[in-house]
Amino acid sequence: MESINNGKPIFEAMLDIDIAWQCIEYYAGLAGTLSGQHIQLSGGSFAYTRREPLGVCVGIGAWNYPFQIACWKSAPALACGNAMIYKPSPLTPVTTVMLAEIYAQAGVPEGLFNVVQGGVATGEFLCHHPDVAKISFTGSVPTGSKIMEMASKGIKPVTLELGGKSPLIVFSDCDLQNAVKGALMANFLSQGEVCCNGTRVFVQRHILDKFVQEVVKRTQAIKIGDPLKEDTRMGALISRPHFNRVLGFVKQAKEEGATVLCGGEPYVPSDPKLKDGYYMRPTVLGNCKDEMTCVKEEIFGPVMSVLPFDTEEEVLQRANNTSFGLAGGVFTRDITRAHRVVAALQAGSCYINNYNLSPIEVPFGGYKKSGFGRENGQVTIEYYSQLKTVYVEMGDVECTF
Ligand SMILES: NC(=O)c1ccc[n+]([C@@H]2O[C@H](COP(=O)([O-])OP(=O)(O)OC[C@H]3O[C@@H](n4cnc5c(N)ncnc54)[C@H](O)[C@@H]3O)[C@@H](O)[C@H]2O)c1
Ligand SMILES: CCCCC=O
Repeated sequence: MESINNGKPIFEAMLDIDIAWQCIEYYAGLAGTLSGQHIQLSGGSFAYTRREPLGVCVGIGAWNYPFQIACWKSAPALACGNAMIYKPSPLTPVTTVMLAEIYAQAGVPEGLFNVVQGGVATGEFLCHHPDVAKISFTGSVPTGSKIMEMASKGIKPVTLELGGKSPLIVFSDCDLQNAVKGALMANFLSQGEVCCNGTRVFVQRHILDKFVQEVVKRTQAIKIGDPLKEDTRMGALISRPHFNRVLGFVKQAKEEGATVLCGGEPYVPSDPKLKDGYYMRPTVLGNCKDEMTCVKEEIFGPVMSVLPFDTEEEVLQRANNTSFGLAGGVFTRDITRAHRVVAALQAGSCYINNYNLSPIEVPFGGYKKSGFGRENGQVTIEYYSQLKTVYVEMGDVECTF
């Protein structure tokens, strides 16, 4: 159903669902561990802290991981004792309703997790509603900015998981095959519609030709087509306007001087029932420059830009020269360099010698315009609860008056 909902290959949708149930199990386990602190004070008095729910939380999701995003928000929210009203993207309305049914079947009390369908007006209504205590949003930077503005009216905390244009840095001392596989994983999952994708692939000049040759060969071998077939590895983009937008980025890249090394055009499957689908050949762009639109803007499609570099200092400056800061990665065999580079990257989620893994135990979220707050991991408890401190007097009141 998630594959039909979104257009991604069923192989990937199954992995999304695995991550989703792992998320629910993880936070169900953490629910029993929520605890406060005991602070001993002078004269026998003491204080303690309690972690309490916020109330009704609103979740607003994007269309690229509909079921998974709903779980990443609802599982920690419910584990902390909140209720959640969830609004999926109108482009992918189906599977979050199934999540509500699953919660109900598992014994979640009626009304604790609610799905409300709609678009901008519904989202704005929820954000402005006085009974809403918190908003957790996943989507684009412009919408994230509006969410923050609306939340500010009611002094409501927000979690913002926004877009990105992340760098993947490949040094010439890397394991080349792993770096090539990493670059594919960083660009072509879910038709490239992944927020943390490493779409700016910086390759040290010495290995550029070999790297590009391997990446292009493997990209051309990606099986595109019917999302419901087990061996499909790239399905359909989300909508006609988005499909046209992604192709428009490729056209503009060519006009600005980039070279299409492979892909860059629609793919028409041989099956007549799929012929009007939004299928696109995965694309690798060469001859890219930092100032090109394809290198600066989030494309949110299967388009990788390859950029040569010479030195570590230079690549770090270029990698960080963006208003986004969601993710970043480095491939190198030099352990000292690996840690030095990720420490210098201005990004919330960094990878050394891999890319685009998101285990539920590990916090995920951005720096800069990619947002703030975190999803996954223990830290997310802090974003769905509030801390009460209680002072306990064990002696007499010392009165100044
Ligand atoms: N950082 C992350 O975890 C993450 C994950 C997935 C997607 N994304 C980002 O999401 C974007 C793509 O998703 P999209 O096109 O659905 O984003 P979007 O911002 O257009 O919409 C996201 C959600 O917000 C709702 N919405 C739109 N305007 C609203 C408003 N004024 N008030 C309240 N709600 C409103 C939409 O209906 C939808 O449910 C990309 O930029 C991508 O990088 C980020
Ligand atoms: C829920 C998965 C988020 C990854 C970015 O798109």
